[in-house]
Amino acid sequence: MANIVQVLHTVKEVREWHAAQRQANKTIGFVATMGALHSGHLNLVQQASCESGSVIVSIFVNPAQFAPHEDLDQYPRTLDADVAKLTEFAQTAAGQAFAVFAPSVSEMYPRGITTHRDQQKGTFVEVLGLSEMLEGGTRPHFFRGVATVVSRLFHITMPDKAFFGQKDVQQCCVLRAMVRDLHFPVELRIGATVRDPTDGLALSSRNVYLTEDQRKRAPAFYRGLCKAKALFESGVLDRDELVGAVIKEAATQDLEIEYISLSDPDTLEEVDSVTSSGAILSGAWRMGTTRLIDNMLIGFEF
Ligand SMILES: Nc1ncnc2c1ncn2[C@@H]1O[C@H](COP(=O)(O)OP(=O)(O)OP(=O)(O)O)[C@@H](O)[C@H]1O
Ligand SMILES: CC(C)(CO)[C@@H](O)C(=O)[O-]
Ligand code: BAL
Repeated sequence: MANIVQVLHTVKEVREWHAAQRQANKTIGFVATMGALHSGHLNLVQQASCESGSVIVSIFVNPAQFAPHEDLDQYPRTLDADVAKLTEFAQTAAGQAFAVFAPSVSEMYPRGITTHRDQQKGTFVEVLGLSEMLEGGTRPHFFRGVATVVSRLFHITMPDKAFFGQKDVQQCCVLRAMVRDLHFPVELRIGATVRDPTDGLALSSRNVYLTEDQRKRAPAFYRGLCKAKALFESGVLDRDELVGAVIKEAATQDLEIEYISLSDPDTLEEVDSVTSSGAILSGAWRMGTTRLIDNMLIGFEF
């Protein structure tokens, strides 16, 4: 019999689905997304389905993590195609139940939400100390929005395990701290970054914004990360040399670098050289109005 994906829109429907899974003694794996699903998302769904009896995927473009000048309105919204992709995937999974949680903005934010922080009302979650640097430097609103929506989604879906992608490496660090600080009974699992097999560009829903020329030039950042990793593997630990390798490769395609960082995997503070705990080499660059991010783990794995 074909495996269907139940599409749920309300908290009440998720609670009923959750109770039915528990009744059937299923563990629950959760994948949070903003939709426009690609193989990076499906890889997390695959991991969730290998490790859980039932899988719930949220599809919600979260206004709280966008600033007023960002792309909330343009962000791709493709719910029907997303459900079709998950339904196709569900046919390959044996025995698991799959659900999509696609709430309205008012279901997630009953007191309303605006991207203007000074006008927001309601309950927010902030992970201080890990949210201000790197991505938080350019997007000061961002991790407050992410931590708030993910904590709401955890309360709604009550999963045993939640799966996030290494592509958004700082998000993984922030959410790991949030789970620890707020004692969420959820195990976080991090999936490796899925890349275009031809040129290594990290898959991202925002890649659809790129022109043909920008798409051709974009993989230079990843090539730089690979060169830096090769230098590390040949014994180089120095920040300037590792960061320099990325800058040099990115320059070949005139990428407009916003930041490149070598940071401590726990504190995300900048380091001068890779230590025995390893380091995260990460950065962001702009191509026209599109902003992309990528990273490489140096000397450690999640
Ligand atoms: N290429 C990828 N490899 C692994 N995980 C990914 C990849 N892209 C996204 N994810 C993960 O999927 C989850 C949902 O991400 P999201 O819906 O924001 O997609 P996205 O492609 O990162 O979109 P955006 O372009 O907005 O950054 C996050 O945990 C994210 O880290
Ligand atoms: C975790 C998340 C779904 C929260 O909106 C988002 O930040 C993302 O897609 O990475
Ligand atoms: N994947 C992170 C979501 C965002 O950039 O808004």
